Amino acid sequence: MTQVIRTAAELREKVAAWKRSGMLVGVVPTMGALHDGHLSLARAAREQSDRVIVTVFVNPMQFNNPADLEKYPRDEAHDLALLEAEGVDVLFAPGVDEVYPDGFATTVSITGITEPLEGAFRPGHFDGVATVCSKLFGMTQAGRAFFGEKDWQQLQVVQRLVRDLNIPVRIIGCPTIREADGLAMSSRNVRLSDAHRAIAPRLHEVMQGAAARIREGLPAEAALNDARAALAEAGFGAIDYLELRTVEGLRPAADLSEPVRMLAALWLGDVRLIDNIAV
Ligand SMILES: Nc1ncnc2c1ncn2[C@@H]1O[C@H](COP(=O)(O)OP(=O)(O)OP(=O)(O)O)[C@@H](O)[C@H]1O
Ligand SMILES: CC(C)(CO)[C@@H](O)C(=O)[O-]
Ligand code: BAL
Repeated sequence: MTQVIRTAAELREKVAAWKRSGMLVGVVPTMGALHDGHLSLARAAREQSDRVIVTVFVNPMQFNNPADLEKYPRDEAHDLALLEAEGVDVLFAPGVDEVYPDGFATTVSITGITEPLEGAFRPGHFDGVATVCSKLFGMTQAGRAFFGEKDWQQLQVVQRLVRDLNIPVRIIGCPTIREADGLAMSSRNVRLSDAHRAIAPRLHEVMQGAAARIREGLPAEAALNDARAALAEAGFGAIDYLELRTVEGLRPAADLSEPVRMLAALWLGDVRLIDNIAV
C-alpha cells in the first residue's frame, strides 16, 4: 500500500520512525504524470534503499513560462496506481502552500553550471529547481536521491547543491529510458500531436548520427551543423541548443580530448523536447 502524505509534519514523523529502525530512505523527486522513466528511478530507489518516497510536486518556481505551468500534465490517481504497483512506500504530494507558505523568502541560487543551456533559455529555472530540491531534501530527510540523466544539467546542478550546502544525501544518476523508437520518455510527450509524435524520434537518431561522425573524426561543429539542418528538414521548429559539452562542468567542447556529452533542446509545435547522449 502506498501512503499519500501531503504535509511535511506527517512525513517527518513517518521518516523518523523508519530511521529509528535503522532504515535507509530513498527519494525520487518528480513533477508527476509518471511514465517508465520515473518508474525506473523508483525501481533503482527500491533496490538501493529500505524505504522509498516518490515526491510529486509541480513546482511553480521553476517554470519560466506560465503557459507551460498551466498546461503541465497532472493525474494523481494514475500516478498513485503506478507507484502502488512498484511497491513505493510513500507518495509525498504537498500543495503549493505547504512548500511555499506565506512569508517564504529564500532562493537557492547556484552560479556557473546553471548558466548555459537550460539556464540560458529558461531564466530562473535552476533557482527554482535548487530551491525546491533543498526543500524536498529537508522535508524527506532521505539518504539517497535518484535523478534521471535525461535532465543531465539538472543532475549536475543537484550534485553541486548538495556538495556546496553539505546536504547529507547521496545523489544517484540513472540512465535515460526511451520509447522503442528512441524518443526519450517525458511527461510533456503526451502534448505532442500525432504528426509531431511521428517526427520526435528523429532527434535521438540525428544526435546519434552526429556523435558517430564526430567519433570518426569529423570536426564537431561541422557534424552539429549538419545535424541542425537535418532536424529542420525533419520538421522540428526552433533549436534552442545542440551542443557538445564536457561531461563534468558542462564547458563548451570542440573535440573528444576529454569526455563529452551532446545536449539538445528544441521545439516541436509548442512542446519543448530535451535530450542528451554520451559521444
Ligand atoms: N526518460 C527518462 N528516463 C530517466 N529518467 C527520467 C526520464 N524522464 C524524466 N526522468 C527523471 O525523472 C525525474 C522527474 O522528472 P520530471 O517529473 O520533470 O519528468 P519529465 O518526464 O522529465 O517531465 P518533463 O521533462 O516533461 O518535465 C527527473 O530526475 C528526470 O530526470
Ligand atoms: C527535480 C524536480 C522534481 C524538481 O522540481 C524537477 O525539476 C524534475 O521533475 O526534474
Ligand atoms: N527538467 C525538469 C523539469 C522541468 O522541465 O521543469
